[in-house]
Amino acid sequence: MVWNINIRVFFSIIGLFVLLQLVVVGGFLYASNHFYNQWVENCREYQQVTGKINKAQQQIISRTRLARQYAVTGKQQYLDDYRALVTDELFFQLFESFSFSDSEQAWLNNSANLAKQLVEIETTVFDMVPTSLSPAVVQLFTGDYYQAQDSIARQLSALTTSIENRYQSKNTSLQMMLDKLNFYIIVALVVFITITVLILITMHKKILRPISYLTQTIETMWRGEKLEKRVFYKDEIGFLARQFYSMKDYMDENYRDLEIMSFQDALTGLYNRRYFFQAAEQSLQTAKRNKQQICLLMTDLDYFKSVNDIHGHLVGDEVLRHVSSIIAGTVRESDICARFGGEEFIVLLQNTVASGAVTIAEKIRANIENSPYVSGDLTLNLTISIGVSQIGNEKGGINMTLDNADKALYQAKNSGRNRVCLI
Ligand SMILES: Nc1nc2c(ncn2[C@@H]2O[C@H](COP(=O)(O)OP(=O)(O)OP(=O)(O)O)[C@@H](O)[C@H]2O)c(=O)[nH]1
Repeated sequence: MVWNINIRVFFSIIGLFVLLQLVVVGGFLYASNHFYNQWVENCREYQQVTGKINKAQQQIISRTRLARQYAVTGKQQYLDDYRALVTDELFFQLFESFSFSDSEQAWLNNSANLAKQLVEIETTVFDMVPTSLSPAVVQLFTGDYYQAQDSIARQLSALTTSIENRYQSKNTSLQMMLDKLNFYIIVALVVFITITVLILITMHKKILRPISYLTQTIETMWRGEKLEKRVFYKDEIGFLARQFYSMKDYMDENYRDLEIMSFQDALTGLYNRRYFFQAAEQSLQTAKRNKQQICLLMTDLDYFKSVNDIHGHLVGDEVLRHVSSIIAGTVRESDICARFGGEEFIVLLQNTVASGAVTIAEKIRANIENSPYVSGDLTLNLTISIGVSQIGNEKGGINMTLDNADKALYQAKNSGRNRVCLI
């Protein structure tokens, strides 16, 4: 499936996605931390309250023991120690610091009342000590006293168990919440990682790969090599690529125009002198390799000056175009025709021996003689002189041959014009 992305929309989605990740994971972590703190707080509270209940119970046990010892021995020290234990205050602290359920509150109230009953019995006994230190006094500690003591122990134990159960169930539900949250965090992470991987794959496919392809394209262009293929996308990268390819085409076209202009004669459309030398050198190398002959024709219109003088330069230019098309139309396409300067044209004949070159030169001469320039009422009969030379094996190469062709042309001019001479 081919689909194109809008890069701005794509990055906005990524931004929103990252925000979503932060909110979701942050929210989960916050909730998890909150539940964990609650769990710790519950444990602390549980320790505190059960600690207080245990302490109250211990105090009651210690106090009753001291009360009995005082009743039996009458020693003041036991009474002093007894009074140092303030059980009521402990119960009072429990009421204040903690919120109990109704049943727990009832157990606590009962325990407090029973503790008061114990104190009343103990006070009665103490009033009789030390005068009536007898088994009868000690007898007062039986019955209601021990029942009250047992009942306190039972009530406080029930209270402790109830609190323990309550906290246990609270923490169990907290633990379940934490487990659930951990599960959600893992699921969210898996989803986010999957989406992130998909985003990375998309980024690679839709953004990085096209950019890297464009970079390679630019490198290929810099190396001057041909572009094998062009890739188009409909998104911003595609737009960039299209602009780039348009720019490249425009530059190529301009370059081609410049190239043509650099080796073409503007008036006649033939090659110019600069290109001629370049092409002649190459032809010479090829001919040497293939053991072929090359000939040069140096041509010059006869009495062309008078054409300009009588009919003007514009007609002169038209005549030059007329002559150039006759020359180019007479020789083979593989031959190189160039305007050498002014009304001088030069032709390089590939794979041609001197006799063949003379024949072609003769053909050009005859064609020009037989094709007058006609424009409206104006008819101009034209003739041309041609010097022919063959590129030999001597060291001079093209320049020497040109020289020879020039000399041959000079001969043709001097011997009456409208003729072909060979050197
Ligand atoms: N119209 C036109 N004339 C040109 C151009 N280049 C050179 N000429 C003219 O070509 C003429 C060359 O004349 P010459 O070669 O001196 O003499 P000619 O009249 O051709 O006589 P011969 O060559 O001796 O037969 C000059 O009048 C130049 O001004 C051109 O591009 N356009």
